[in-house]
Amino acid sequence: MNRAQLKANIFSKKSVLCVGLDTDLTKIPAHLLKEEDPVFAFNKAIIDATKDQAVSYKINTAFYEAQGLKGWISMEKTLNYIPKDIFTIADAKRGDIGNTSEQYARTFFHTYPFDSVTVAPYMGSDSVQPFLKFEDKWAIVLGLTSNAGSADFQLQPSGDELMYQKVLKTVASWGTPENIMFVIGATRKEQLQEVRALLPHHFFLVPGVGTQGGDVDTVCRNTMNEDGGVLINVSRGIIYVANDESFADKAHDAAVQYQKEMSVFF
Ligand SMILES: O=C(O)c1cc(=O)[nH]c(=O)n1[C@@H]1O[C@H](COP(=O)(O)O)[C@@H](O)[C@H]1O
Repeated sequence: MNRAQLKANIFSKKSVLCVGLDTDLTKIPAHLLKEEDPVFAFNKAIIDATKDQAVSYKINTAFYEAQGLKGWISMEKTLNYIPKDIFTIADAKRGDIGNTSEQYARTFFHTYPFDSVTVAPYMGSDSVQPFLKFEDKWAIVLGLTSNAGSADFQLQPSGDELMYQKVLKTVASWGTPENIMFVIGATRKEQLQEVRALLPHHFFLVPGVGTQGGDVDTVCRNTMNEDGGVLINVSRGIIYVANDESFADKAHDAAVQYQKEMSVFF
């Protein structure tokens, strides 16, 4: 999906909501466990319940890979089920020497045709470049993450700036705002405005709203740009609001509430 298509969807839904499909067999309602593919049954119900509010779905591959072959099959079925006008993210956090990154890019752009994949930039330009060679596909590079451990390296000085600032500026120079996005954690409230000033045109994937303590209002106020410019991910705060037969209705209600908070920024 290209930027114009993503923008059009954001403006028509007045939403920057990305629903995170972090589907954990130990957390899904018991009545689904008798299904042939409980993970897909759960995801299908969540997608049906949230597709009018969501402009993106993020499949966190860890939850699927942990199930072995069955998990990869559930992931593929889920990807195929997502409506084609909704932006898809393989949250796989890949990145390796060039020829290996090429295989990761083939995996998540070709074999499983996602629109984007999350990428760790620690190995540098040749580890990220292979993800930038596919038309209308995106690398979503870790910039300033939402976890406490982001202070260990990302917030440390590097010359006269901080490490994450160097990462954002350097990685941005390897591609364009049409093929690179950055992960910026919603929990890093003090840095949001400064990050947007540093990169006025890039899209940010912003996780950390809900369970991790970030909020929609702060993120939208400080980071939205002329194209929307953000995808705010909520995983547990939507998919696990209820753990009984009402789970999809409750997920719908949560998605509607998040979309309502976002709509005032359009
Ligand atoms: O790359 C990510 O998506 C990510 C980066 C980050 O800094 N923090 C973060 O929480 N995530 C992911 O975003 C999701 C957040 O989930 P919830 O806290 O349940 O909404 C999980 O899939 C995390 O793996």
